Amino acid sequence: MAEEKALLSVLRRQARSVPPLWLMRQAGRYLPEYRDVRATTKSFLDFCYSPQKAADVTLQPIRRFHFDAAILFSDILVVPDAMGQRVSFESGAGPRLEPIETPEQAHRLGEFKLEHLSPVFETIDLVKTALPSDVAFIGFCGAPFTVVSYMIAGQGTPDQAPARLFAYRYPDAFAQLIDRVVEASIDYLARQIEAGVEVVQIFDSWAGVLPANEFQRWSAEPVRRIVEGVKARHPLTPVIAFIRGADAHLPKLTQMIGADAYGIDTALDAAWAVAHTASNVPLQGNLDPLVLVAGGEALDREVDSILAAFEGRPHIFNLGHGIWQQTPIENVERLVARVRRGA
Ligand SMILES: Cc1c2[nH]c(c1CCC(=O)O)Cc1[nH]c(c(CCC(=O)O)c1C)Cc1[nH]c(c(CCC(=O)O)c1C)Cc1[nH]c(c(C)c1CCC(=O)O)C2
Repeated sequence: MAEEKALLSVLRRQARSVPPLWLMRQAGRYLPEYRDVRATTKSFLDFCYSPQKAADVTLQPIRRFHFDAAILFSDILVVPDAMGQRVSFESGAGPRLEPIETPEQAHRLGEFKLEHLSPVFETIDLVKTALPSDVAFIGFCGAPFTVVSYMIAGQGTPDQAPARLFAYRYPDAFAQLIDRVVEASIDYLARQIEAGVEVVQIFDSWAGVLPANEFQRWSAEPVRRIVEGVKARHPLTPVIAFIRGADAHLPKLTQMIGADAYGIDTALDAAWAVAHTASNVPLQGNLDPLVLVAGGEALDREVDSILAAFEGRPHIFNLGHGIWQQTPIENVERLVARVRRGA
């Protein structure tokens, strides 16, 4: 029988002497081959909805670095796009949506149309047949708070103030938006699993802006509901929850969310995370993306310190947030060699 994929064995709570390795946003503009394919389509979402191209860029970092997992090339904002809140990306300026400023506008949002995302499921089909047998395939969605934050502001903001204000002013309308994204995300992830992904990750990139009381209600609880909904349909598919800014909430999250692994961000002290969570709970992270830009001895030192902090623990080596566009390829090569030095 073929050996189990390294990522999947860690998600079943096995510690490995060499942790499986992949990088958040591993398909992207730091790769010249990505820029080449990307240049063939003007609109970023059209690019995400082009199965051949999306499958190709999903596989690029696997070909180059032989990471232990491929992550589907898409974006978290396809969910509002499939609700009829059309999304565009302006080059250098990030996402643009028609903002939601009042409860009336929130109520006017359309139904979530899963069929709008059929190119994504086609991409999954193409990738799964081309993937090397030891590489796991990860699907994903954004967490409700993060997705709703973009839906309300209509763009990126430094602190998600528009969404937080909306939540204080109109808690019922905000809760309804969150609920709609919870339901859509369950359907979306279940369908990704049916199309062929083996693991799903939920990205709550903006949870860290919430005060403690709000954090539980708008980040942790909606993520818990997605995990519950996905597990009800696909009990054997592992789920990774990446709640950026979880900070001191992490121990509690690992007890209530029901995910199989938890991503930890750059700010969290790895040794603290290890000490404050049950020893068999897999953790993923948490190299500073900026030290990967810097490279050299600083990179070696940080890699070694993370490996040491997680030794003996089920651990997935990753960044604490997405890779930077300025990252030199040779630094990624150096990282891979260092993590796998014993292999
Ligand atoms: C908040 C968020 C978004 N998208 C995502 C998040 C959560 C994770 C995080 O916090 O980074 C998640 C995401 N976005 C993308 C992936 C692809 C898979 C991967 O390689 O990890 C994933 C997992 C591709 C992308 N999504 C985007 C790009 C760059 C656009 C391009 O190549 O033209 C890529 C490769 C665009 C995007 N998409 C989003 C923003 C704010 C931007 C603009 C910022 C930027 O330009 O880097 C929303």
